[in-house]
Amino acid sequence: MALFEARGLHKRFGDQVVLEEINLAFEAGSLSGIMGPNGAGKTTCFNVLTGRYRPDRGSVRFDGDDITGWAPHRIVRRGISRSFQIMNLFDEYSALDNVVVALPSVRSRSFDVLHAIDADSEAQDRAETILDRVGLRGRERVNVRSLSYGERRALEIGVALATDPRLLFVDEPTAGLGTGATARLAELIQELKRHTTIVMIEHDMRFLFGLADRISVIHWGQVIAEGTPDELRENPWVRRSNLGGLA
Ligand SMILES: Nc1ncnc2c1ncn2[C@@H]1O[C@H](COP(=O)(O)OP(=O)(O)OP(=O)(O)O)[C@@H](O)[C@H]1O
Repeated sequence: MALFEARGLHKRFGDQVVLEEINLAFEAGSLSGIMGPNGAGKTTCFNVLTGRYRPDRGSVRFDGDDITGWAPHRIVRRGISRSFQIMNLFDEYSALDNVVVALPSVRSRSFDVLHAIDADSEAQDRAETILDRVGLRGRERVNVRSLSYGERRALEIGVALATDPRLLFVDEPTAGLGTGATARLAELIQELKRHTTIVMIEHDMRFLFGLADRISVIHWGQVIAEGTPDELRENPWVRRSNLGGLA
């Protein structure tokens, strides 16, 4: 049985049907890709899968639990984390502080978190381990605004890892990155994949096809194709899309 399963998801905004009968399954230990044209409904799908929007119909199951309609923080506590397409970092704080404040042990405190950070060596050690994992060793004390764009992307993933998720959703990690930073990010995700189940929306086909075990194509709010990268290379829709240059 899949670690995560969505069945018959529908979502509409006013008159606009954005998701229509979405079925998806993600296996433990795999990296699943989601691709599709702009406006196809991919981010909305992530929003429904991670609790930001409640589906109008359908169900979402994770590791044996029906999590449909659960609030985002409850879903995070259950073991699902998400890194956003739009960066979500505190620019005026260091890379380390951004991870420390995302740690569950720190977030659960009711007193002034930032004053407590310096004194909490356990939280700092944990955050340093995470920063090491996302390739930011040596950059712990650097303010976020002084990090390169690629480093900020890596830090975003580090923040998402602070809750020690079993399943990590990543929305367009290569957006805005140049060739070198994209290659470094591919190495990072390849490494993360060894310990964490990952679902990734991505427009960069070369990047996605190089990393994913399975890919789902979403178009007009529906899953129109699904398979391994090799299977999808043969798919007529994929061949007609900008993936043509990949083959
Ligand atoms: N909160 C919202 N209220 C109203 N309409 C929305 C909302 N969120 C998304 N939409 C609409 O749903 C459609 C799908 O958007 P979505 O962002 O899910 O697409 P996408 O496939 O992620 O696109 P992109 O690749 O450009 O990020 C769009 O027409 C968008 O305008």
